[in-house]
Amino acid sequence: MLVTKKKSLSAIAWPSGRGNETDEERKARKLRQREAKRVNDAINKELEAERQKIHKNKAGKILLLGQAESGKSTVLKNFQLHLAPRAFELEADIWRPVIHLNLVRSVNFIVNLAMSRGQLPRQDNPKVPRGPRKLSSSLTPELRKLTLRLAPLRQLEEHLIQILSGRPQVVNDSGVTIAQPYVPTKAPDITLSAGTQWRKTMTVQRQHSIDSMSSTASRESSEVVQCRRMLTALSNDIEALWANRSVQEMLKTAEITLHEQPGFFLDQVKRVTSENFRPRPGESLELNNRVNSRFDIITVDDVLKARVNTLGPEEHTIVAESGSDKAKHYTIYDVGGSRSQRNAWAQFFDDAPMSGFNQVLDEDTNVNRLTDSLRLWQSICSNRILAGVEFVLFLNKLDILESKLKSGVQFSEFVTSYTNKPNETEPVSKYLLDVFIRIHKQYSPKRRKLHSYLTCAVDTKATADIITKIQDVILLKILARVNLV
Ligand SMILES: Nc1nc2c(ncn2[C@@H]2O[C@H](COP(=O)(O)OP(=O)(O)OP(=O)(O)O)[C@@H](O)[C@H]2O)c(=O)[nH]1
Ligand SMILES: [Mg+2]
Repeated sequence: MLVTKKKSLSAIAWPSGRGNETDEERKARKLRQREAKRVNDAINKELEAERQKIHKNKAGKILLLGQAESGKSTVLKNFQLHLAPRAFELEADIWRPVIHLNLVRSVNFIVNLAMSRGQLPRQDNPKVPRGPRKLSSSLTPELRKLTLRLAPLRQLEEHLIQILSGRPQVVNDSGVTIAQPYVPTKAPDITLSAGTQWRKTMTVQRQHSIDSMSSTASRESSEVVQCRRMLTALSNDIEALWANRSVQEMLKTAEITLHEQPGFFLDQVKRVTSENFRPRPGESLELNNRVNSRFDIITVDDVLKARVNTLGPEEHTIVAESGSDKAKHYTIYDVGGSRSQRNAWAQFFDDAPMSGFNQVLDEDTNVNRLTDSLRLWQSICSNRILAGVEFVLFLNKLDILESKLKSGVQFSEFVTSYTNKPNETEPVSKYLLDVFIRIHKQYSPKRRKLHSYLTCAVDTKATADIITKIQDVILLKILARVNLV
Protein backbone atom coordinates (compact mmCIF):
# COMPACT_ATOMS: atom_id res chain seq x y z
CA MET A 1 0.00 0.00 0.00
CA LEU A 2 2.65 2.36 1.06
CA VAL A 3 4.85 1.30 -1.86
CA THR A 4 2.02 1.90 -4.29
CA LYS A 5 1.45 5.31 -2.80
CA LYS A 6 5.17 6.11 -2.99
CA LYS A 7 5.18 5.02 -6.58
CA SER A 8 2.23 7.16 -7.36
CA LEU A 9 3.77 10.09 -5.48
CA SER A 10 6.98 9.82 -7.44
CA ALA A 11 4.96 9.70 -10.53
CA ILE A 12 3.48 13.09 -9.81
CA ALA A 13 5.21 15.89 -11.64
CA TRP A 14 5.69 18.53 -8.96
CA PRO A 15 5.39 22.05 -10.20
CA SER A 16 8.91 23.37 -10.40
CA GLY A 17 7.80 26.93 -10.64
CA ARG A 18 10.26 27.11 -13.46
CA GLY A 19 7.92 25.83 -16.06
CA ASN A 20 7.80 29.16 -17.85
CA GLU A 21 11.49 29.89 -17.24
CA THR A 22 13.19 31.28 -20.26
CA ASP A 23 16.81 30.38 -21.04
CA GLU A 24 17.90 33.80 -19.88
CA GLU A 25 16.07 33.41 -16.57
CA ARG A 26 17.51 29.93 -16.01
CA LYS A 27 21.04 31.24 -16.63
CA ALA A 28 20.46 34.12 -14.22
CA ARG A 29 19.06 31.74 -11.59
CA LYS A 30 22.04 29.39 -11.92
CA LEU A 31 24.33 32.36 -11.61
CA ARG A 32 22.54 33.53 -8.46
CA GLN A 33 22.72 30.02 -7.01
CA ARG A 34 26.42 29.78 -7.75
CA GLU A 35 27.01 33.17 -6.18
CA ALA A 36 24.96 32.25 -3.09
CA LYS A 37 26.97 29.04 -2.76
CA ARG A 38 30.24 30.94 -3.15
CA VAL A 39 29.25 33.42 -0.42
CA ASN A 40 28.07 30.59 1.79
CA ASP A 41 31.31 28.65 1.29
CA ALA A 42 33.37 31.75 1.96
CA ILE A 43 31.51 32.40 5.21
CA ASN A 44 31.93 28.78 6.27
CA LYS A 45 35.62 28.91 5.41
CA GLU A 46 36.06 32.11 7.39
CA LEU A 47 34.23 30.64 10.37
CA GLU A 48 36.34 27.51 10.18
CA ALA A 49 39.53 29.58 9.91
CA GLU A 50 38.44 31.64 12.91
CA ARG A 51 37.69 28.49 14.86
CA GLN A 52 41.06 27.04 13.92
CA LYS A 53 42.74 30.32 14.81
CA ILE A 54 41.18 30.41 18.25
CA HIS A 55 42.08 26.79 18.74
CA LYS A 56 45.56 27.34 17.34
CA ASN A 57 46.23 30.60 19.19
CA LYS A 58 45.74 29.01 22.52
CA ALA A 59 49.29 28.05 23.23
CA GLY A 60 48.59 26.66 26.63
CA LYS A 61 48.18 27.36 30.27
CA ILE A 62 51.00 27.49 32.73
CA LEU A 63 50.73 27.65 36.46
CA LEU A 64 53.75 28.80 38.43
CA LEU A 65 54.14 27.21 41.82
CA GLY A 66 56.92 27.33 44.36
CA GLN A 67 57.68 28.72 47.78
CA ALA A 68 57.70 32.45 48.52
CA GLU A 69 60.62 34.30 46.92
CA SER A 70 61.55 31.31 44.78
CA GLY A 71 61.29 33.45 41.65
CA LYS A 72 57.84 32.63 40.17
CA SER A 73 56.98 36.22 39.29
CA THR A 74 60.50 36.66 37.92
CA VAL A 75 59.97 33.66 35.65
CA LEU A 76 56.69 35.22 34.55
CA LYS A 77 58.55 38.46 33.69
CA ASN A 78 61.01 36.40 31.65
CA PHE A 79 58.12 34.92 29.68
CA GLN A 80 56.73 38.41 29.10
CA LEU A 81 60.12 39.75 28.05
CA HIS A 82 60.77 36.82 25.75
CA LEU A 83 57.34 36.47 24.14
CA ALA A 84 56.13 40.05 24.08
CA PRO A 85 59.14 42.38 24.46
CA ARG A 86 57.34 45.43 23.05
CA ALA A 87 54.45 45.14 25.51
CA PHE A 88 56.91 44.51 28.34
CA GLU A 89 58.99 47.56 27.44
CA LEU A 90 55.85 49.71 27.38
CA GLU A 91 55.01 48.50 30.87
CA ALA A 92 58.52 49.04 32.26
CA ASP A 93 57.78 52.50 33.67
CA ILE A 94 55.21 51.24 36.14
CA TRP A 95 58.01 49.42 37.97
CA ARG A 96 59.83 52.66 38.84
CA PRO A 97 57.99 53.36 42.13
CA VAL A 98 58.39 49.69 43.07
CA ILE A 99 62.15 49.95 42.55
CA HIS A 100 62.21 53.20 44.53
CA LEU A 101 60.25 51.56 47.32
CA ASN A 102 62.63 48.57 47.29
CA LEU A 103 65.54 51.00 47.62
CA VAL A 104 63.93 53.12 50.33
CA ARG A 105 63.10 50.01 52.35
CA SER A 106 66.70 48.84 52.21
CA VAL A 107 67.88 52.27 53.40
CA ASN A 108 65.32 52.41 56.19
CA PHE A 109 66.29 48.91 57.23
CA ILE A 110 69.93 49.99 57.60
CA VAL A 111 68.98 53.20 59.39
CA ASN A 112 66.77 51.25 61.82
CA LEU A 113 69.50 48.74 62.42
CA ALA A 114 72.05 51.50 63.05
CA MET A 115 69.65 53.33 65.35
CA SER A 116 68.85 50.19 67.31
CA ARG A 117 72.54 49.40 67.69
CA GLY A 118 73.19 52.96 68.77
CA GLN A 119 70.25 53.27 71.12
CA LEU A 120 70.03 49.92 72.87
CA PRO A 121 72.06 49.45 76.04
CA ARG A 122 74.86 47.02 75.33
CA GLN A 123 73.62 43.51 76.07
CA ASP A 124 77.05 42.33 77.02
CA ASN A 125 77.61 45.06 79.58
CA PRO A 126 75.41 44.64 82.65
CA LYS A 127 76.67 47.96 83.98
CA VAL A 128 74.93 49.87 81.22
CA PRO A 129 71.91 51.27 83.00
CA ARG A 130 68.40 50.67 81.77
CA GLY A 131 66.10 53.63 81.48
CA PRO A 132 65.88 56.39 78.88
CA ARG A 133 67.68 55.27 75.75
CA LYS A 134 70.34 57.57 74.39
CA LEU A 135 72.38 57.45 71.26
CA SER A 136 75.51 55.68 72.38
CA SER A 137 78.93 56.41 71.07
CA SER A 138 78.74 53.26 68.92
CA LEU A 139 77.39 55.43 66.11
CA THR A 140 80.14 57.39 64.47
CA PRO A 141 79.38 61.12 64.00
CA GLU A 142 79.29 60.55 60.24
CA LEU A 143 76.76 57.71 60.56
CA ARG A 144 74.67 59.65 63.02
CA LYS A 145 74.58 62.59 60.59
CA LEU A 146 73.55 60.30 57.76
CA THR A 147 70.77 58.63 59.74
CA LEU A 148 69.36 62.06 60.59
CA ARG A 149 69.58 63.30 57.02
CA LEU A 150 67.90 60.15 55.72
CA ALA A 151 65.07 60.30 58.28
CA PRO A 152 62.57 61.73 55.72
CA LEU A 153 62.76 58.41 53.89
CA ARG A 154 60.45 56.91 56.48
CA GLN A 155 57.69 59.17 55.28
CA LEU A 156 58.66 58.62 51.69
CA GLU A 157 58.24 54.86 52.23
CA GLU A 158 54.66 55.35 53.41
CA HIS A 159 54.02 57.74 50.58
CA LEU A 160 55.23 55.31 47.94
CA ILE A 161 53.10 52.52 49.40
CA GLN A 162 50.15 54.87 49.23
CA ILE A 163 50.86 55.71 45.60
CA LEU A 164 51.28 52.07 44.62
CA SER A 165 48.31 50.69 46.45
CA GLY A 166 46.10 53.73 46.03
CA ARG A 167 45.45 53.35 49.74
CA PRO A 168 47.02 54.81 52.85
CA GLN A 169 48.42 51.53 54.14
CA VAL A 170 49.27 47.98 53.18
CA VAL A 171 46.02 46.06 53.17
CA ASN A 172 44.72 42.81 51.78
CA ASP A 173 41.54 42.25 49.83
CA SER A 174 39.37 42.26 52.92
CA GLY A 175 40.88 45.59 53.93
CA VAL A 176 42.84 44.15 56.83
CA THR A 177 46.38 45.28 57.44
CA ILE A 178 48.79 42.46 56.79
CA ALA A 179 51.29 41.93 59.54
CA GLN A 180 54.44 40.78 57.81
CA PRO A 181 56.46 38.41 59.93
CA TYR A 182 59.30 40.33 61.52
CA VAL A 183 62.63 39.07 60.28
CA PRO A 184 65.49 40.88 62.03
CA THR A 185 68.00 40.05 59.30
CA LYS A 186 65.91 41.00 56.31
CA ALA A 187 64.54 44.20 54.81
CA PRO A 188 60.74 43.91 54.60
CA ASP A 189 59.08 42.94 51.33
CA ILE A 190 56.42 44.97 49.60
CA THR A 191 53.02 43.43 50.04
CA LEU A 192 50.31 45.04 47.97
CA SER A 193 46.68 44.06 47.86
CA ALA A 194 46.87 42.19 44.57
CA GLY A 195 49.56 42.23 41.96
CA THR A 196 47.29 42.96 39.06
CA GLN A 197 45.49 45.65 41.06
CA TRP A 198 48.58 47.75 41.77
CA ARG A 199 49.58 47.33 38.14
CA LYS A 200 46.20 48.64 37.11
CA THR A 201 46.55 51.57 39.52
CA MET A 202 49.95 52.45 38.13
CA THR A 203 48.85 52.01 34.53
CA VAL A 204 45.93 54.36 35.11
CA GLN A 205 48.21 56.90 36.79
CA ARG A 206 50.66 56.63 33.93
CA GLN A 207 47.86 57.11 31.44
CA HIS A 208 46.65 60.13 33.38
CA SER A 209 50.06 61.68 33.48
CA ILE A 210 50.26 61.32 29.71
CA ASP A 211 46.90 63.03 29.49
CA SER A 212 47.81 66.23 31.31
CA MET A 213 44.25 67.58 30.96
CA SER A 214 43.11 65.66 34.02
CA SER A 215 43.50 67.55 37.29
CA THR A 216 43.57 64.34 39.38
CA ALA A 217 46.22 63.14 37.03
CA SER A 218 48.47 66.11 37.52
CA ARG A 219 48.06 65.73 41.29
CA GLU A 220 48.92 62.03 41.13
CA SER A 221 51.80 62.40 38.79
CA SER A 222 53.18 65.33 40.75
CA GLU A 223 53.20 63.08 43.84
CA VAL A 224 55.28 60.56 41.96
CA VAL A 225 57.55 63.34 40.71
CA GLN A 226 57.94 64.71 44.25
CA CYS A 227 59.01 61.31 45.55
CA ARG A 228 61.51 61.00 42.78
CA ARG A 229 62.93 64.47 43.45
CA MET A 230 63.34 63.69 47.13
CA LEU A 231 65.23 60.53 46.27
CA THR A 232 67.42 62.39 43.79
CA ALA A 233 68.21 64.97 46.46
CA LEU A 234 69.17 62.26 48.96
CA SER A 235 71.06 60.10 46.53
CA ASN A 236 74.56 61.14 47.75
CA ASP A 237 73.59 60.39 51.35
CA ILE A 238 72.17 56.99 50.38
CA GLU A 239 75.37 56.16 48.55
CA ALA A 240 77.42 57.36 51.51
CA LEU A 241 75.33 55.23 53.88
CA TRP A 242 75.88 52.10 51.82
CA ALA A 243 79.61 52.83 51.49
CA ASN A 244 79.98 53.63 55.21
CA ARG A 245 82.50 51.30 56.81
CA SER A 246 80.69 50.93 60.11
CA VAL A 247 77.45 50.07 58.25
CA GLN A 248 79.25 47.33 56.36
CA GLU A 249 80.83 46.05 59.58
CA MET A 250 77.50 46.17 61.36
CA LEU A 251 75.85 44.11 58.59
CA LYS A 252 78.73 41.65 58.56
CA THR A 253 78.60 41.17 62.32
CA ALA A 254 74.85 40.58 62.14
CA GLU A 255 75.42 38.19 59.18
CA ILE A 256 73.06 40.19 56.99
CA THR A 257 73.74 39.94 53.28
CA LEU A 258 71.51 42.65 51.88
CA HIS A 259 72.84 42.24 48.34
CA GLU A 260 71.43 38.70 48.24
CA GLN A 261 68.01 39.86 49.33
CA PRO A 262 65.11 40.63 47.00
CA GLY A 263 64.77 44.13 45.67
CA PHE A 264 68.40 45.12 46.22
CA PHE A 265 69.29 48.33 44.39
CA LEU A 266 71.80 49.89 46.79
CA ASP A 267 74.65 49.17 44.39
CA GLN A 268 73.05 51.35 41.69
CA VAL A 269 71.79 54.31 43.68
CA LYS A 270 72.93 57.05 41.28
CA ARG A 271 71.25 55.45 38.29
CA VAL A 272 67.95 54.49 39.85
CA THR A 273 67.52 57.80 41.68
CA SER A 274 68.39 59.99 38.71
CA GLU A 275 65.56 62.27 37.54
CA ASN A 276 65.26 60.55 34.18
CA PHE A 277 65.57 56.96 35.42
CA ARG A 278 63.66 54.45 33.30
CA PRO A 279 63.59 50.84 34.48
CA ARG A 280 65.22 48.56 31.93
CA PRO A 281 64.31 45.01 31.19
CA GLY A 282 67.51 43.08 30.38
CA GLU A 283 69.75 45.64 28.75
CA SER A 284 73.50 46.15 28.69
CA LEU A 285 74.79 49.43 30.08
CA GLU A 286 78.23 50.91 30.49
CA LEU A 287 78.67 52.07 34.06
CA ASN A 288 81.48 54.00 35.66
CA ASN A 289 82.91 51.78 38.34
CA ARG A 290 83.69 54.19 41.16
CA VAL A 291 86.00 51.77 42.90
CA ASN A 292 88.57 51.32 40.16
CA SER A 293 87.51 54.17 37.83
CA ARG A 294 86.88 51.72 35.00
CA PHE A 295 83.82 51.45 32.85
CA ASP A 296 82.01 48.19 33.42
CA ILE A 297 79.49 46.70 31.07
CA ILE A 298 76.66 45.35 33.14
CA THR A 299 73.31 43.90 32.25
CA VAL A 300 70.59 45.87 33.90
CA ASP A 301 67.53 43.88 34.80
CA ASP A 302 65.68 46.46 36.85
CA VAL A 303 62.25 45.08 36.15
CA LEU A 304 63.33 41.54 36.93
CA LYS A 305 64.96 42.57 40.17
CA ALA A 306 62.07 44.72 41.37
CA ARG A 307 60.32 42.85 44.13
CA VAL A 308 56.65 42.80 45.07
CA ASN A 309 55.38 39.65 46.68
CA THR A 310 52.35 38.13 45.05
CA LEU A 311 49.10 37.91 46.95
CA GLY A 312 46.39 35.68 45.57
CA PRO A 313 46.34 34.12 42.10
CA GLU A 314 46.97 36.43 39.15
CA GLU A 315 46.11 35.57 35.56
CA HIS A 316 48.36 36.99 32.84
CA THR A 317 47.76 36.62 29.11
CA ILE A 318 50.81 37.05 26.94
CA VAL A 319 50.36 37.30 23.18
CA ALA A 320 53.53 36.21 21.38
CA GLU A 321 54.76 39.07 19.20
CA SER A 322 56.92 37.09 16.78
CA GLY A 323 58.36 33.71 15.93
CA SER A 324 56.62 30.49 14.99
CA ASP A 325 54.00 31.03 17.69
CA LYS A 326 53.25 34.65 16.75
CA ALA A 327 49.80 35.74 17.98
CA LYS A 328 49.54 32.73 20.23
CA HIS A 329 48.03 33.35 23.64
CA TYR A 330 49.89 32.06 26.66
CA THR A 331 47.95 32.15 29.88
CA ILE A 332 50.17 32.17 32.91
CA TYR A 333 48.90 31.96 36.46
CA ASP A 334 51.16 33.41 39.11
CA VAL A 335 50.38 32.74 42.75
CA GLY A 336 51.77 33.76 46.11
CA GLY A 337 54.16 31.17 47.49
CA SER A 338 53.97 31.80 51.23
CA ARG A 339 52.30 29.07 53.25
CA SER A 340 49.15 31.11 53.84
CA GLN A 341 48.78 31.56 50.06
CA ARG A 342 49.26 27.95 49.04
CA ASN A 343 45.67 26.81 49.51
CA ALA A 344 44.80 28.89 46.44
CA TRP A 345 46.88 26.60 44.23
CA ALA A 346 45.37 24.25 41.75
CA GLN A 347 47.55 23.24 38.80
CA PHE A 348 51.20 23.09 38.00
CA PHE A 349 54.68 24.31 37.14
CA ASP A 350 57.30 24.44 39.87
CA ASP A 351 60.07 26.72 40.85
CA ALA A 352 62.40 25.85 43.70
CA PRO A 353 65.28 27.99 44.90
CA MET A 354 68.49 26.09 45.56
CA SER A 355 70.02 28.92 47.52
CA GLY A 356 67.73 28.48 50.52
CA PHE A 357 69.60 25.54 52.06
CA ASN A 358 70.94 27.75 54.87
CA GLN A 359 67.82 29.91 55.24
CA VAL A 360 64.51 29.56 57.02
CA LEU A 361 61.02 30.56 55.93
CA ASP A 362 59.97 34.13 56.77
CA GLU A 363 56.56 32.80 57.82
CA ASP A 364 58.00 30.04 60.05
CA THR A 365 61.57 30.42 61.21
CA ASN A 366 61.66 26.81 62.41
CA VAL A 367 61.47 25.51 58.85
CA ASN A 368 64.48 25.34 56.57
CA ARG A 369 63.73 26.66 53.07
CA LEU A 370 65.17 23.68 51.25
CA THR A 371 63.18 21.26 53.43
CA ASP A 372 60.02 23.24 52.70
CA SER A 373 60.77 23.19 48.99
CA LEU A 374 61.29 19.43 48.96
CA ARG A 375 58.08 18.79 50.91
CA LEU A 376 56.19 21.06 48.56
CA TRP A 377 57.61 19.27 45.54
CA GLN A 378 56.66 15.90 47.01
CA SER A 379 53.07 16.97 47.64
CA ILE A 380 52.76 18.40 44.13
CA CYS A 381 54.26 15.28 42.53
CA SER A 382 51.89 12.99 44.40
CA ASN A 383 48.79 15.09 43.62
CA ARG A 384 46.40 12.84 41.63
CA ILE A 385 44.64 15.73 39.89
CA LEU A 386 47.98 16.67 38.36
CA ALA A 387 48.82 13.12 37.33
CA GLY A 388 48.43 13.91 33.61
CA VAL A 389 50.14 17.30 33.68
CA GLU A 390 53.63 17.78 32.30
CA PHE A 391 56.00 19.37 34.82
CA VAL A 392 58.79 21.86 34.34
CA LEU A 393 61.10 22.22 37.30
CA PHE A 394 63.23 25.33 37.72
CA LEU A 395 65.96 24.90 40.31
CA ASN A 396 66.47 28.61 40.62
CA LYS A 397 68.89 31.14 42.13
CA LEU A 398 71.94 29.32 40.86
CA ASP A 399 73.94 32.56 41.14
CA ILE A 400 73.14 32.95 44.84
CA LEU A 401 74.01 29.31 45.47
CA GLU A 402 77.34 29.93 43.78
CA SER A 403 78.16 33.08 45.73
CA LYS A 404 77.21 31.40 49.02
CA LEU A 405 79.44 28.41 48.38
CA LYS A 406 82.27 30.67 47.23
CA SER A 407 81.97 32.76 50.38
CA GLY A 408 82.71 29.61 52.37
CA VAL A 409 79.26 28.47 53.51
CA GLN A 410 79.50 24.68 53.74
CA PHE A 411 76.56 22.96 52.06
CA SER A 412 77.22 19.72 53.97
CA GLU A 413 76.74 21.55 57.28
CA PHE A 414 73.10 22.06 56.36
CA VAL A 415 72.51 18.99 54.19
CA THR A 416 74.28 16.27 56.12
CA SER A 417 73.63 13.58 53.51
CA TYR A 418 75.98 15.47 51.18
CA THR A 419 79.25 13.82 52.10
CA ASN A 420 82.68 13.45 50.51
CA LYS A 421 81.84 15.83 47.69
CA PRO A 422 83.31 19.24 46.89
CA ASN A 423 81.62 22.39 48.17
CA GLU A 424 81.19 23.67 44.61
CA THR A 425 78.25 24.83 42.52
CA GLU A 426 78.23 22.04 39.97
CA PRO A 427 78.25 18.99 42.25
CA VAL A 428 75.93 20.67 44.77
CA SER A 429 73.35 21.67 42.15
CA LYS A 430 73.62 18.24 40.51
CA TYR A 431 73.03 16.62 43.90
CA LEU A 432 69.93 18.77 44.46
CA LEU A 433 68.65 18.08 40.97
CA ASP A 434 68.99 14.33 41.57
CA VAL A 435 67.02 14.62 44.81
CA PHE A 436 64.18 16.47 43.06
CA ILE A 437 64.16 13.99 40.15
CA ARG A 438 64.08 11.05 42.58
CA ILE A 439 61.12 12.53 44.46
CA HIS A 440 59.29 13.05 41.18
CA LYS A 441 59.88 9.46 40.16
CA GLN A 442 58.93 8.06 43.52
CA TYR A 443 55.79 10.08 44.18
CA SER A 444 54.18 10.59 40.75
CA PRO A 445 50.96 8.52 40.55
CA LYS A 446 51.97 7.48 37.01
CA ARG A 447 54.92 7.97 34.69
CA ARG A 448 55.21 11.42 33.20
CA LYS A 449 57.82 13.67 31.69
CA LEU A 450 59.81 16.08 33.80
CA HIS A 451 61.74 18.93 32.22
CA SER A 452 64.24 20.24 34.74
CA TYR A 453 66.55 23.22 34.55
CA LEU A 454 69.13 24.90 36.76
CA THR A 455 68.31 28.58 36.44
CA CYS A 456 69.17 32.11 37.38
CA ALA A 457 65.91 33.88 36.62
CA VAL A 458 67.46 37.35 36.74
CA ASP A 459 69.75 36.35 33.87
CA THR A 460 67.37 37.11 31.04
CA LYS A 461 69.63 35.76 28.30
CA ALA A 462 70.12 32.32 29.83
CA THR A 463 66.44 32.14 30.82
CA ALA A 464 65.39 33.06 27.26
CA ASP A 465 67.10 29.88 25.98
CA ILE A 466 65.21 27.81 28.53
CA ILE A 467 61.91 29.47 27.62
CA THR A 468 62.54 28.63 23.97
CA LYS A 469 62.89 24.98 24.96
CA ILE A 470 59.67 25.18 26.98
CA GLN A 471 57.92 26.80 24.00
CA ASP A 472 58.99 23.82 21.90
CA VAL A 473 57.51 21.45 24.47
CA ILE A 474 54.25 23.41 24.46
CA LEU A 475 54.13 23.57 20.66
CA LEU A 476 54.73 19.84 20.39
CA LYS A 477 51.84 19.27 22.77
CA ILE A 478 49.61 21.47 20.62
CA LEU A 479 50.61 19.57 17.49
CA ALA A 480 49.87 16.30 19.23
CA ARG A 481 46.48 17.67 20.29
CA VAL A 482 45.66 18.87 16.78
CA ASN A 483 46.63 15.51 15.28
CA LEU A 484 44.41 13.73 17.71
CA VAL A 485 41.36 15.81 16.82
N1 LIG B 1 69.95 36.69 42.38
C1 LIG B 1 68.79 36.14 41.98
N2 LIG B 1 67.64 36.72 42.34
C2 LIG B 1 66.50 36.15 41.89
C3 LIG B 1 66.46 35.00 41.08
N3 LIG B 1 65.17 34.70 40.81
C4 LIG B 1 64.43 35.64 41.43
N4 LIG B 1 65.24 36.51 42.08
C5 LIG B 1 64.85 37.64 42.91
O1 LIG B 1 64.20 37.12 44.05
C6 LIG B 1 63.15 37.98 44.45
C7 LIG B 1 61.87 37.19 44.61
O2 LIG B 1 61.44 36.76 43.35
P1 LIG B 1 59.89 36.69 42.99
O3 LIG B 1 59.83 36.30 41.55
O4 LIG B 1 59.20 37.93 43.40
O5 LIG B 1 59.45 35.49 43.92
P2 LIG B 1 58.01 34.78 43.98
O6 LIG B 1 58.27 33.32 43.91
O7 LIG B 1 57.10 35.35 42.97
O8 LIG B 1 57.57 35.17 45.45
P3 LIG B 1 56.06 35.28 46.03
O9 LIG B 1 55.29 36.14 45.10
O10 LIG B 1 56.24 35.90 47.37
O11 LIG B 1 55.54 33.88 46.12
C8 LIG B 1 63.05 39.10 43.42
O12 LIG B 1 63.68 40.25 43.92
C9 LIG B 1 63.85 38.56 42.24
O13 LIG B 1 64.50 39.59 41.54
C10 LIG B 1 67.73 34.40 40.72
O14 LIG B 1 67.81 33.38 40.03
N5 LIG B 1 68.84 35.03 41.20
MG1 LIG C 1 55.39 36.42 43.09
